[in-house]
Amino acid sequence: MESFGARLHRAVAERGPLCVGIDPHPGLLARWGLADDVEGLDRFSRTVVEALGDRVAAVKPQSAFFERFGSRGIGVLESTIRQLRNAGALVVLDAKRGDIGSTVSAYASAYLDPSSPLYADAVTASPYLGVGSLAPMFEVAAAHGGGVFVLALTSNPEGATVQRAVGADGRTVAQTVIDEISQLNRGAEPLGSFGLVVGATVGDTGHDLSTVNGPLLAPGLGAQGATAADLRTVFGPSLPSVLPSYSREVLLAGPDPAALRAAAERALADCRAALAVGD
Ligand SMILES: O=c1ccn([C@@H]2O[C@H](COP(=O)(O)O)[C@@H](O)[C@H]2O)c(=O)[nH]1
Repeated sequence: MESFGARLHRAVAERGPLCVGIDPHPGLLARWGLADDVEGLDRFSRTVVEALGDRVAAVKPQSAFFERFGSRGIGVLESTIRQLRNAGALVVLDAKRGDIGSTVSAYASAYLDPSSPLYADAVTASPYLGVGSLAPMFEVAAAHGGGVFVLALTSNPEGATVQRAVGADGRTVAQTVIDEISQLNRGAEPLGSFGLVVGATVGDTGHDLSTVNGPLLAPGLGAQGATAADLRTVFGPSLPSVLPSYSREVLLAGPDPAALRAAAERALADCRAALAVGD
């Protein structure tokens, strides 16, 4: 089975370095002329899939916006994931799960086992019960060609108090996460399957990302204030591994599929320019 890292590397080479989020905020549903209910959620998600599923490298549904409608919302999430995969986009399910290892096993089954209705190509995970507690996710991902993106330096201003806290060994919490994920990806080619989330809003990270050898998912662009040009400051020599991610910035262009495509193309052009190596 081809690894997630290899699949993502190919998708980015073919479609460009861009991930678009599906975040059906109540305000966006209203702006699109849709009701804040399961039917509106379904129409919103189908429109994004139809507009972008066959052209962007990755799509990141935000689980929370589906969960808020209960079991029927989860049903829409299941079909959205299926539709995206059928359209050829890699699906990064943004669920930010984390728990003690025995419970993480269940999350691994839910999101990374191909027999699950919520099976995605990759999932986001929270390391604050210890990176080691996520081992079941890493194992199931490795067994089935999946990926895991672990929070390291998140895009929200509140994250720094936890992530930049310094431990007894002198490393920050974030650097510990970076180092443990680097170990998992050691020797992987062309790219490891275990990524980090590093917000495009964080400025110069002051952290060493050079050893990661895995994808660096960068949310925070657009609505949270970061621009593609900021990626250079944040990632420096690690730019080739960056997967920029936009949600509201692109979604605000809807519901016209052509306008969504144009917004994604603008975002991609900005990211290509920012990520161009040697400029
Ligand atoms: O550090 C993080 C981790 C995840 N996110 C998620 O990404 C999107 C951002 O949406 P925008 O509309 O582009 O602001 C959202 O789903 C967040 O939960 C993040 O922003 N920062």
